[in-house]
Amino acid sequence: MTSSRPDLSTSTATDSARVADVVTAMRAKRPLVQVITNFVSMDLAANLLNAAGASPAMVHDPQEAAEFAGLADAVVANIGTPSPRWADGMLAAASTAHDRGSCWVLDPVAVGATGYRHELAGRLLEHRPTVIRGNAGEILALAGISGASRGVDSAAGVDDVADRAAALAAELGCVVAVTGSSDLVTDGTRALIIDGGDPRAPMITALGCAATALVAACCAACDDPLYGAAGALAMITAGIGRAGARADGPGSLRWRLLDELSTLTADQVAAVTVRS
Ligand SMILES: Nc1ncnc2c1ncn2[C@@H]1O[C@H](COP(=O)(O)OP(=O)(O)O)[C@@H](O)[C@H]1O
Ligand SMILES: Cc1ncsc1CCOP(=O)(O)O
Ligand SMILES: [Mg+2]
Repeated sequence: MTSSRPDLSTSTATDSARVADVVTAMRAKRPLVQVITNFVSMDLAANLLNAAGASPAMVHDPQEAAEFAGLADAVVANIGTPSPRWADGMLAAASTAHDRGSCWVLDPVAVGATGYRHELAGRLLEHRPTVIRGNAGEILALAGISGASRGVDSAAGVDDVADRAAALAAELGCVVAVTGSSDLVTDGTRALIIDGGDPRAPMITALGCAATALVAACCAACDDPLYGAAGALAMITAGIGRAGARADGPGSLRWRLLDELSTLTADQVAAVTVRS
């Protein structure tokens, strides 16, 4: 695998404006997102998509997953609580999304933890995701570097993974979105970094999974998945920054985030620092 670190030195108003435009487009489209996700994250992912302006549907069984993917504007495959039947549903939906040219997003939760997750992620990657969204430990695990996670949590930072994320994106022909105290989105040649948010964000269980679902929604409304993914992550950064100003802890941060997302303006998203 080659290592190609993108140049992240400049900051432009154009990037912020493009990211804000993604949010406007997503709300205008109100994309139908098929979210095949883990049991922990279903409630937050559905509520976060609704608050942000998308339409979630949790449809996972292999009896109907491919058929539904034929209707959906985007698909999420999240391996957080995998089992053979759910895996079959994810594979079928990802295959359909790929074949019809719609966006699908992989969340490789704790991919380095067990052989089963590793093998399932490998089978899903054969269906060529549009975006992979994970924390730094998960992206390192996909790049073949073990030991950077503790269960579903990352033991590495986004700075530790920039080179590997770009190389992985180039190798797989997709966008890689790495979240953490800053978020990095890269397609191997271009990169955007989003700064801000609230340091208590990791205390909201399944916020990363919900972010993945919003990435799918925004990519469904945007021709360029680099900006689609950045739009979703900037939306969460703006929402959680505003929520955090009044939250007392992770409980109120969570519900305040949903409230903020439902009223967030494009200008508030454009105010998020986006570096390229
Ligand atoms: N230390 C932090 N400061 C601010 N925001 C954070 C921090 N850590 C994570 N986030 C935000 O929380 C969301 C979930 O990211 P992350 O915790 O990395 O995912 P995961 O839950 O999959 O491990 C992202 O929007 C990310 O920007
Ligand atoms: C705690 C937990 N266990 C299995 S999946 C899951 C949720 C992980 O969510 P996130 O990756 O967004 O922290
Ligand atoms: Mg996660």
